[in-house]
Amino acid sequence: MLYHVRMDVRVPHDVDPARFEALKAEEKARAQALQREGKWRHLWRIVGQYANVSVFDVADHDELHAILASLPLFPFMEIAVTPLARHPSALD
Ligand SMILES: O=C(O)C[C@H]1C=CC(=O)O1
Repeated sequence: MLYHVRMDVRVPHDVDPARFEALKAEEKARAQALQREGKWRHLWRIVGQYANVSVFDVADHDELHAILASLPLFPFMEIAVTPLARHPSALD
């Protein structure tokens, strides 16, 4: 199943900058591993915001939830998920 996911990162004002940089590095490694596995199909920055729109290709809601909850920045993100269905006019 395909899912459109928007992630908005909310950086706490009191977070230790070194800890946050370490979490960002862990997040990048995890995001790239999921892309290599074919589960995180698209990852786009929203211009001017610390946010992204992504497309995930996973088995079901439960797998998507497990992936999102495993992200190192999960505690600092607001996440909106939209399940996608095939459009009848789509060419591919
Ligand atoms: O930067 C972000 O949008 C948050 C998160 C998603 C992938 C990643 O590497 O960081």
